[in-house]
Amino acid sequence: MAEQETTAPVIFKGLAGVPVDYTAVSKVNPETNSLLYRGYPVQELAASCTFEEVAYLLWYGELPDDTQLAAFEDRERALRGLDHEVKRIIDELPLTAHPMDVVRTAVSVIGASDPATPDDSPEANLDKAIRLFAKLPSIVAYDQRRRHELEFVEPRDDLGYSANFLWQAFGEAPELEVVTAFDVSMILYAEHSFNASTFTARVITSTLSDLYSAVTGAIGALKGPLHGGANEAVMHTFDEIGAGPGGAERAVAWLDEALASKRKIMGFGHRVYKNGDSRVPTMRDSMERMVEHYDRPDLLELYVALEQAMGERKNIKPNLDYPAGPAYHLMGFDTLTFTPLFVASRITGWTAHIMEQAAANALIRPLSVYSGVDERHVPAKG
Ligand SMILES: CC(=O)SCCNC(=O)CCNC(=O)[C@H](O)C(C)(C)COP(=O)(O)OP(=O)(O)OC[C@H]1O[C@@H](n2cnc3c(N)ncnc32)[C@H](O)[C@@H]1OP(=O)(O)O
Ligand SMILES: O=C([O-])CC(=O)C(=O)O
Repeated sequence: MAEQETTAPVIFKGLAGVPVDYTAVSKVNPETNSLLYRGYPVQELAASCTFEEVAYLLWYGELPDDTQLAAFEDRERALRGLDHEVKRIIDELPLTAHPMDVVRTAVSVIGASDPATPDDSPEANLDKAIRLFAKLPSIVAYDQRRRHELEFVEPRDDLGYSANFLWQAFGEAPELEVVTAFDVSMILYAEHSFNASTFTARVITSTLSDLYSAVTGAIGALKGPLHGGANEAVMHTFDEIGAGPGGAERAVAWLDEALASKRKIMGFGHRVYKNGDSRVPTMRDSMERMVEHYDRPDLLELYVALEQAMGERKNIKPNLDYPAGPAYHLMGFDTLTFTPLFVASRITGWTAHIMEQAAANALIRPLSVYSGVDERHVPAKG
């Protein structure tokens, strides 16, 4: 097909509503408001599985049996540490760097130092995926701690993924309730079909580039506030309104003003779900557990007031970032760390898609319709 069409072409701005390929990794169904990972409802996985089991499922296509899980956990635990070189390069970045830039750089450094980077066999790609999965908690925790002038906390191989993540972030043995809520958030964030960052990863993979490059690009796409950056932005909204006495009334006034000035309200709306995000009830439940655990009913009041007002004014429902933001805040993460937490989870989905793309590749290269000036010619000089 020619780049410039003669009949008026149909443009699918933002590729909205356009299926571009098959995937067996997950199914997002807005009609039934459901999300399946490899066929399993995400709510069932969140209720019965650990994040490690879900990661295994996304990569291997089946839940692990006990022997497979034990071997997988051993492999992940052995890879949790950070090389001196990665820490050194992180240390050279300014403390003002956004943590997403730090995470993106750290992944780049790991890729640049891995002799297996050019090997795009399924086995090598799975190795790289597990390596990044194991190291991301160290990277994210290291950066949060360095911004607070705290030392790196070495990983512990006697703890599961989420308990160790919290241990490395805060240097204290985490409470079971917090570990469970955090683990649920990791499971819910893990995978969501052809979202912008996953699609970015697939585009990069489609050129036969390497897995680390695809992940680095995906991190860049996730950073934006219309995508993963929204969990951070939700907390800025809460800070702007201010929890505490009168918070609910302030939320309504804040929303009216924000809508009047045509602001997008972060944590609300979704490209695919138009009637609510399938993951929100499960994440809200975890957030409410954290509200009880840390005794912060004021935060829940603010959450409910803004959600209600947004429903009344615009009939737009929250997405996963809306309950995840305050949940991470209550757990003690600083706001800038929220989107890197999303990276630590989505590394599983991204890499499952990278491997799927590589296994049945076609270069992703859509068409554009030229809308610039008509052909013209450089005037003769002299
Ligand atoms: C994990 C995730 O990545 S989930 C998404 C996280 N992102 C956010 O929370 C950012 C806020 N939300 C948004 O900007 C949007 O809802 C998106 C980008 C997620 C989806 O956008 P799209 O599918 O392109 O929908 P679109 O932007 O066309 O919205 C349709 C209408 O609803 C309005 N709308 C949608 N979301 C919002 C919102 N959060 N605040 C205010 N208005 C909104 C739009 O302004 C538009 O109104 P109009 O028809 O009067 O112009
Ligand atoms: O699917 C999307 O467009 C965004 C999203 O919810 C996700 O990536 O989890």
